[in-house]
Amino acid sequence: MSQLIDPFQRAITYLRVSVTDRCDFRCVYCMSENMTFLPKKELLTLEELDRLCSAFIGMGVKKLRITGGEPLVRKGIMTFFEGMSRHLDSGALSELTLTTNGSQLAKFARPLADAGVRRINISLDTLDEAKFAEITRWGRLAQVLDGIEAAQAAGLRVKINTVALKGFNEDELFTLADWCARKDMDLTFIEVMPMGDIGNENRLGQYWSLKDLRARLAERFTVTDLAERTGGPARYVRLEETGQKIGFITPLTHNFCESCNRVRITCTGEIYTCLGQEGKSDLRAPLRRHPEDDAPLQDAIRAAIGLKPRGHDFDYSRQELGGQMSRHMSHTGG
Ligand SMILES: Nc1nc2c(ncn2[C@@H]2O[C@H](COP(=O)(O)OP(=O)(O)OP(=O)(O)O)[C@@H](O)[C@H]2O)c(=O)[nH]1
Ligand SMILES: C[S@@+](CC[C@H](N)C(=O)[O-])C[C@H]1O[C@@H](n2cnc3c(N)ncnc32)[C@H](O)[C@@H]1O
Ligand code: SF4
Ligand code: SF4
Repeated sequence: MSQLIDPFQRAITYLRVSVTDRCDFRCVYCMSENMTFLPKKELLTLEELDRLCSAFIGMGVKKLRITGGEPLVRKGIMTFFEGMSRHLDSGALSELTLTTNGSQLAKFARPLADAGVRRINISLDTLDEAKFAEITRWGRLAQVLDGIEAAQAAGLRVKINTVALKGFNEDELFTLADWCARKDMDLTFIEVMPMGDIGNENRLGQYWSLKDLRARLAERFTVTDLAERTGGPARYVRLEETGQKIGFITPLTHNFCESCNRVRITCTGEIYTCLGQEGKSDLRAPLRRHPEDDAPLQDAIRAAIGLKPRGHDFDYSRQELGGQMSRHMSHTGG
């Protein structure tokens, strides 16, 4: 089966799958407090998710990241992970991983490791209990810290993802960096993106440019750019004094679209070929209409990739939001 190549000659080898739009947290930059979630019948079943992911793997996808909403609150999700491990065993897939808020890891870290997951990304924006409760609205810091411990005890490599938020975690920059270094965890900062209506919150107010964050780091450390790439959007620096590596995901101040290798699937089986554009195609219909034949599904996947745009149009530069997306980050999984 030939590779998936988009109109800009980028090979699509990375699939991100949102397995649920639900979550046990309500992070202020991601969701409003009273979100309406999809009825269950709209969701792809675990069998359908398996068939869809397997089709992509058959078309050259090597890296599969499960996300959400919170992927670990989807009922029966371990069955799906266990099913995907056959593609690791066969060598068709090189990485099976997930992005999680960590709340359920005390229970799931070990089974995930048993299914072949080697590394996970855990989102954490603060180490202060009260601030954690404020930013996640419904989360408890202790539960996530237990989850992180369980993940490391199960042998999983952990990367912490921290959304850089003005006036919120600016003062924790060094605390977070030290904590990750001590625990031998990677750390990546993300710029807040204009995704979805989040109620009364103001994203322009939340936006903290990673250029500023980097300058702040440079006040205390010698910061060296690294050429290294992991196939993701992050760019890395090393703090010379400690040797620690820190990642930056900067969709607003730096555009990494030219090397984009990924597409996203929602929990209802829509494919979004760019995080920062509205374009989507339906894969659920060909999936359901032809339960025994993958050819129509493969045709639909190819047609969708043929429409992948060059990049996003996010823009905060005019003191107003440009390129604002109507859908929430939890819809496509970030
Ligand atoms: N604009 C944009 N942002 C992205 C893209 N991929 C990831 N991000 C942002 O980076 C965040 C963290 O991504 P992760 O889920 O950790 O995945 P990753 O950065 O691909 O992970 P690695 O495998 O560790 O490189 C996402 O939630 C998004 O906010 C992308 O293609 N475009
Ligand atoms: C949507 S969540 C889904 C997975 C899981 N619930 C979690 O929090 O890791 C994936 C990532 O998106 C990030 N995110 C959510 N909304 C964002 C926004 N508006 N801008 C930038 N990152 C955002 C979160 O911090 C998290 O790291
Ligand atoms: S960022 Fe993740 S944990 Fe927070 S509300 Fe969104 S989906 Fe849930
Ligand atoms: S914004 Fe779109 S094109 Fe750019 S890296 Fe993200 S998904 Fe790829």
